[in-house]
Amino acid sequence: MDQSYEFLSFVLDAITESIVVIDPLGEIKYVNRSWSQFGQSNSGTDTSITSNAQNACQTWIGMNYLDVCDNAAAMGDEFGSVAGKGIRGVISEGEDTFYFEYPCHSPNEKRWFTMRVTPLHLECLNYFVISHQDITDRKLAEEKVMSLAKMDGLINIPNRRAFDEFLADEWQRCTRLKKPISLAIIDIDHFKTLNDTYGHQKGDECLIALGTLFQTYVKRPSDLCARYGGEEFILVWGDTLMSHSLKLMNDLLQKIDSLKIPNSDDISNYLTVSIGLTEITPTTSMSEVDIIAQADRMLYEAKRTGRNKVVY
Ligand SMILES: Nc1nc2c(ncn2[C@@H]2O[C@H](COP(=O)(O)OP(=O)(O)OP(=O)(O)O)[C@@H](O)[C@H]2O)c(=O)[nH]1
Repeated sequence: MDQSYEFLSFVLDAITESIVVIDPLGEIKYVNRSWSQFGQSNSGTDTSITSNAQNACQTWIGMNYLDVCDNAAAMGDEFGSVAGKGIRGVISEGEDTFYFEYPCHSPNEKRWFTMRVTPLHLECLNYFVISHQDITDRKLAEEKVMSLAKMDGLINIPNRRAFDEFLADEWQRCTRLKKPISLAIIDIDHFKTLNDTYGHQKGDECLIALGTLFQTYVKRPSDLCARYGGEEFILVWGDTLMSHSLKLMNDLLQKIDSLKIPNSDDISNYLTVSIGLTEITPTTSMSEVDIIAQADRMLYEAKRTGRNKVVY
């Protein structure tokens, strides 16, 4: 029993990896149970190579796996194209193995799989074992880590890293479309005094309250508000003229005034902020560093000339 075909077939059907064996022309010679079930569960709606495989044929043996990849590629599935090229690399160019990870999302859930192709030489014939493994749990955990790495832990808004990536994308988009970008850097005035007077805990609460308020001034997918440093925040609005962003920032100054957060300093008895605001229509000869530097200069001017204002 141990060595029998039946026994080995049970073993292959028991494993969770989905296995397909093809010949050098791509014709499927064997599939295990996991592959059949995987194919069935993918019928219809998504565009992955496996679901396309299922659409193309219900019975696997005799089907051509390379054709399935090519058909999927022709339908615009880039993973079909990568898979086809990778498998051919192992078949014709003698590569030892081919491995890649691909998304295979359905309308209801996100899923990812690996594909590994390995040559198998058996009784003077060449075969190729293609195994697929579900790596959804790992990918979801990676996505979570990635998104946490882009959030500020205290205020729960995007952090500087997220902002830098966002601005780079928005800069490119507005360069292409020749649209203006508005950008504001907001720095809390005499925040050290607030910390020293009321304690760090109160300081934290104040940062959370202000960060949450700043966020209400970004509404579109092309806008973002982030914590840029300790008590410094940054707001960007894609495709926005300063005439509009200036109104927003003046409104913000009034809102902060009405919050009446105690902070006795040389300006008032309440907490205030200074804002450097600028607008640039980016061109290929500039970089996003220019708009930040410009807003930073405006912020410096706001601080130098008395704080509690927008300089633009
Ligand atoms: N509570 C709290 N304080 C912070 C945090 N990050 C930075 N700070 C404080 O922010 C203060 C910034 O001080 P300064 O750079 O001197 O600036 P400032 O007192 O606001 O003075 P100006 O910017 O010149 O108006 C320091 O006391 C930091 O400890 C934080 O996460 N929580």
